[in-house]
Amino acid sequence: MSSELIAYCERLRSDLFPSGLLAQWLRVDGPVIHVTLPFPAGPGLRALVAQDPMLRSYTWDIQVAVQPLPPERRPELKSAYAKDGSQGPKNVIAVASGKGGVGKSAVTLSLAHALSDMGAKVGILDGDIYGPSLPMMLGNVKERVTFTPNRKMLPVKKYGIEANSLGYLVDEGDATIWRGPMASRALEQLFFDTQWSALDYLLIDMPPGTGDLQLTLAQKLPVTAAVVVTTPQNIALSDAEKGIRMFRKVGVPVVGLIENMSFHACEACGHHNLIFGAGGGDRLAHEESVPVLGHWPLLTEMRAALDEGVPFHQAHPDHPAFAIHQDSAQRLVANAWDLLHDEPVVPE
Ligand SMILES: Nc1ncnc2c1ncn2[C@@H]1O[C@H](COP(=O)(O)OP(=O)(O)OP(=O)(O)O)[C@@H](O)[C@H]1O
Repeated sequence: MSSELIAYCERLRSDLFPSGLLAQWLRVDGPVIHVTLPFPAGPGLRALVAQDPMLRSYTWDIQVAVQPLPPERRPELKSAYAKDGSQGPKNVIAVASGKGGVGKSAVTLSLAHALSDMGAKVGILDGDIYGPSLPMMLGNVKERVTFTPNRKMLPVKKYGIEANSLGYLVDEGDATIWRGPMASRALEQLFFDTQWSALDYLLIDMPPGTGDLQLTLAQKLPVTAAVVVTTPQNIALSDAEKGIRMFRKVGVPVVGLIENMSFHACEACGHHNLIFGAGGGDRLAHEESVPVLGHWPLLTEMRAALDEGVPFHQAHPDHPAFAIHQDSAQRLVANAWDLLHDEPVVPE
C-alpha cells in the first residue's frame, strides 16, 4: 500500500510541484505521511493535499531541509569557503534590475522576510556599493559589523535575517568615490569574507545596471539563480531585458521576474490605477521565457515603513500584499528547484 500511495503522490501536480512529489521525499508510516521538502513549501503542500480526497485523510508531517542547487555548479567558487571550514550559503540568489529605483532593494527585503517566515535561514548582501540602502531599510544605520579572531566579518542580525552592507563598515558618503574594479572587489570581499551561518538562501541586492560591475559580480560570485525586478514602464523593461541577457551570458539562470509597482489600488474605491502602464512585465517574461513570480502593488504604507527603517510587513503584518510577496517567494524557490535540481546550466 505504501508504494502505491507514494506512486499516487508522485502523480500529484501543481505550480509548486510540476514534477509531483518525489518518492525520495516521502515516507509512509501507517496513517502518517512524512515529507522532507528540498525547498520551503509547507503551506502550498498542505493546500494541495487538502483538495485531494484520498491524501487529506492522512496526517502530513512536513519538514523542510533546503538543498543546495545544484551541488555541482561552479565548485571552484564554492570552494573559496572551504579554506576556513565554513560552508557558505546553500543557495545564492541575485536580485537585479537594469534600471535604478524600481524597488529592487525593497523587493529583496520583502522576499527575505517571506522566506524567513516560511522557516528558511536567510541573509541579505547589500550590493549597492555607491548608495547602500539596506541599513536604512532595516533601521540600523548606526550598527557596525564585528570581526572574528581570523578577521572574518560577522553579519548584522535583524528580524531573524543576517545582513551585510558597506553601510555597516564605512560612514555614509565614504564609498561614493569608488570606481568599477574597486567596487567589484569590495563586493567580492563582502561576500566571501563574511562568516554567514549555514544560510538556506543568501539574497544579493545587486547594484543597479547591467554594466561591467554587474557582469563581473555575476561571474565571480557563486550565484545559483537570478530574479529580475522591473516596473511595467518601457524604459525599465528594456533595461530588465538587458539584465536577463547578461545573466544568461554568464550561465546564471533567471528563475523569475517580479513586476513591482504594477498598480496602485485607490484607497477610496479600490480601483486599480496603472501608474506605470500595463502588461509590460508579462510581455517581457513571455518574450524571454521567464516565469512571472508576481505583480506587486505600489503601496504608500510600504514606502513610508521603509523610510522609517521598518520592513513593510513588520509594520503591517496583516496587510494583504504580504500574501502576494509570499506567493512570489514561494514560486521563486520552487522554480529554482525545478529548473536546477538535476542539470548544471551552461553559459550561452
Ligand atoms: N511596491 C512599492 N510601493 C511603494 N514604494 C515602493 C515600492 N517598492 C519600492 N518602493 C520605494 O521606492 C523607492 C525606491 O526603492 P528601492 O530603493 O528599493 O529601489 P532600487 O531599485 O533598489 O533602487 P536603486 O537600486 O537604484 O538604489 C524607495 O523609497 C522604496 O521604499
